[in-house]
Amino acid sequence: MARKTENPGPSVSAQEALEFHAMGRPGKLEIVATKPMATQRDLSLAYSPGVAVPVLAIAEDPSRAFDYTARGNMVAVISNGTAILGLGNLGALAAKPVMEGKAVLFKRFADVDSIDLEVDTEDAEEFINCVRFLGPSFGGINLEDIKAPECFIIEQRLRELMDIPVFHDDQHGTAIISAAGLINALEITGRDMKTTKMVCNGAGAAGIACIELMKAMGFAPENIILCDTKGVVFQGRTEGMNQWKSAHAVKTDARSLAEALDGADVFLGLSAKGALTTKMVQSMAEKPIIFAMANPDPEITPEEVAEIRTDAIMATGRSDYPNQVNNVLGFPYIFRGALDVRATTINDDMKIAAARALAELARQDVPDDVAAAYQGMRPKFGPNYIIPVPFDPRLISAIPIAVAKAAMESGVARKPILDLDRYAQELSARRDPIASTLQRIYDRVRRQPKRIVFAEGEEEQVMRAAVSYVNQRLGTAILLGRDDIIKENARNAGIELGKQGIEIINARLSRRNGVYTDYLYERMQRKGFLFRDCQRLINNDRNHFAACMVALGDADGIVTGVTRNYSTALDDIRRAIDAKPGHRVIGASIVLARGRTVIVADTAVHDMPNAEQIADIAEEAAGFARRMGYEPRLAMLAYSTFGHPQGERSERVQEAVRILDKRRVDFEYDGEMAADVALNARAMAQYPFIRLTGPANVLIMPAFHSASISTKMLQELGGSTVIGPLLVGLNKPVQIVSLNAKDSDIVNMAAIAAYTAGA
Ligand SMILES: NC(=O)C1=CN([C@@H]2O[C@H](COP(=O)(O)OP(=O)(O)OC[C@H]3O[C@@H](n4cnc5c(N)ncnc54)[C@H](OP(=O)(O)O)[C@@H]3O)[C@@H](O)[C@H]2O)C=CC1
Ligand SMILES: CC(=O)C(=O)O
Ligand SMILES: [Mg+2]
Repeated sequence: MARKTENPGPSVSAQEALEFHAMGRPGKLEIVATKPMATQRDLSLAYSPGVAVPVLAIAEDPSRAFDYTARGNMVAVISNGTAILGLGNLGALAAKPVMEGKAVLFKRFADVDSIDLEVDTEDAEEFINCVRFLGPSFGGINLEDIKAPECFIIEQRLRELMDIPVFHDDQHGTAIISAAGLINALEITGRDMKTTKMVCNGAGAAGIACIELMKAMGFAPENIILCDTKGVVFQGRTEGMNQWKSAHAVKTDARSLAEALDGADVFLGLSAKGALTTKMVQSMAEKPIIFAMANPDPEITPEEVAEIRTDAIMATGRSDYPNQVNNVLGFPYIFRGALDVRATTINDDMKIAAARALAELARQDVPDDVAAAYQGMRPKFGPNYIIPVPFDPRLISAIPIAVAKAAMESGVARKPILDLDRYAQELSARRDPIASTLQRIYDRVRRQPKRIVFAEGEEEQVMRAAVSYVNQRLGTAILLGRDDIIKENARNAGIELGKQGIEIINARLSRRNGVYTDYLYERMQRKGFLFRDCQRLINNDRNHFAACMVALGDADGIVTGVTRNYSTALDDIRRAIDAKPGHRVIGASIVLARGRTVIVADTAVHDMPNAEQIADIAEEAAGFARRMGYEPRLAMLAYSTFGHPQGERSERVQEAVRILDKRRVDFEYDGEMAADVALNARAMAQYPFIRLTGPANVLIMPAFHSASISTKMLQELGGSTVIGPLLVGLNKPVQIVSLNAKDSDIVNMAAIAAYTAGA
């Protein structure tokens, strides 16, 4: 079997982790209103007096709360911080980053709204009393990082007291995911559950729940040995025991983990960093199955196992190794399914259905549009691929449906789903398309890493971006600038630049200086530039130097823009780099608003395009949309719709549409139309002759000013995420960020430059 050290994923530094949490609005989530709150009428409806009407309706029929409030899609992530990951009891407040993290993962992966609640008590009764009265607020309760044995008491009591799912994820989420991985690992190694010998290290929340589920699925109780800090949990042991451990105590002479593991088939680690030694692994049976799931650091690393055995199936809880057995694969989707049928609980049938669906997904071939989620590979079911990755876009359709069906069949669904095909479609629509687009971009670049010039190498945010680019294994980062200044600035900002993969180039001292000057002079000599002018530009201007590097093949792409206006930077670059033959250079912005992704063009280059140019922009934008994974539906925008009201600017757009007709382009387009007609199916229905099959996903603006103004307004007022403008149509990949770009924006742009370098 293959060694397990291949393809470690991106790792992050402590500094990056702190900056990530501190940047912008501190923390990871905020609350956004779903209804307008603009007018007196809005207020009268949202609050007094209008709000009294749903109040009375709910008082009469409590189920109406699902119709009139956010309850049905809202889960609370609740912790007291007594077992934060494998870090131990660090208290309620310190647990908040993990709980916020879970809340945003609920949203990101399954469109479940979620809020974290940290309850500052270690007393089980106090905790229960705090949570039990919160039922009306939520559709479900996700308990998290509460240590054993209190977690068992808390969960059981709350399940009895509340009529919504109460699910301690460290117990059941972990059990479900490890069961899924184990089903597949047993299959690959040709083992039968009934005879497989397992040792579970960790007799806390996760460990106990895992072996309970394993036994429910068919493992023989006498074949499972449980260990904790005191060693084997054997029958008759008195030290460090509780009733939950006692229930799994076995008759055995083994007293230590090492003795228990001798000849064992499976190691389940739910304990702490470093608890498993290579010597113990050596003593396990052939083709051992090792799930080292302690977070953030596993009981043993895949590298350590690979040193001594090549026949092991290895999994960890981390995203930077293959086979991540982590409850993130489950909780968003399990709650999605449970909420959608308004389940009263999450029962064993639902858990087993989720485990089976997960295991099944890993056995299926990975289709093209899914391959991107797999760090540049198309994994095949086998030792290095026993479980899907969290970014697998199929999870959102596969898991909730299995959970919802099991809930209906086991009689806990308050609102059964009648049309499951339709439900599957609704589930896919919950996927965030831009996130998977960016993921695809990053993953392709990881497969084909590129050398990117960060032209403004002396700037702090640029240095940070370069480090992150290299850390994420996207390729080599070249920082342009004066060596001493870069190093001093890095030192002052606490940035570690000594990594392999980061180069510093000082234009003035570069050996390529002369070649670049000749190249630039050749291009500019009839455009009013003397040789001396070109020499000065190469020596002193980093955009010109960077552009020549890329033009002459010394680097793959450029990112610049934090020290110079967009159009100035673009002019600099264009002196050395032309448009792709037969193409027009345009700016395209990706706008993500309320779960919809729309591409807007031209947001950067043409000030007041004529009809021919608008048609060119449309063609470039359609090609760009396809490269980003969207089948384009273009709306040629104007202030008017199909001739009303008439005006010179609208006529220009009408003419552009006629030009596209003549060119017989191979994408959907129509116009001229106003933005509401383009984006709103009801407004579009007023024009039955329209040639678009649905709301537009590419908006071609009549001029730069409307493109720029509307995207910036969407960003500032509409809360939309806008990526770009991205330069499209240049012969070499160049991306220009805005003056106020953050390091994360710069890395995204560098990745996009690297992506288009491979196109
Ligand atoms: N990958 C995943 O998805 C998940 C991973 N985990 C990980 O599992 C671990 C346990 O979490 P959880 O069950 O919530 O915590 P708990 O505090 O409930 O339980 C911890 C258990 O681990 C035992 N333990 C701790 N250190 C050692 C050691 N060195 N050797 C043997 N046993 C040890 C404790 O023993 P004792 O009883 O003697 O004190 C206790 O039984 C954590 O590292 C956590 O990150 C948890 C949930 C999900
Ligand atoms: C993943 C998780 O929930 C934990 O390690 O606690
Ligand atoms: Mg946890």
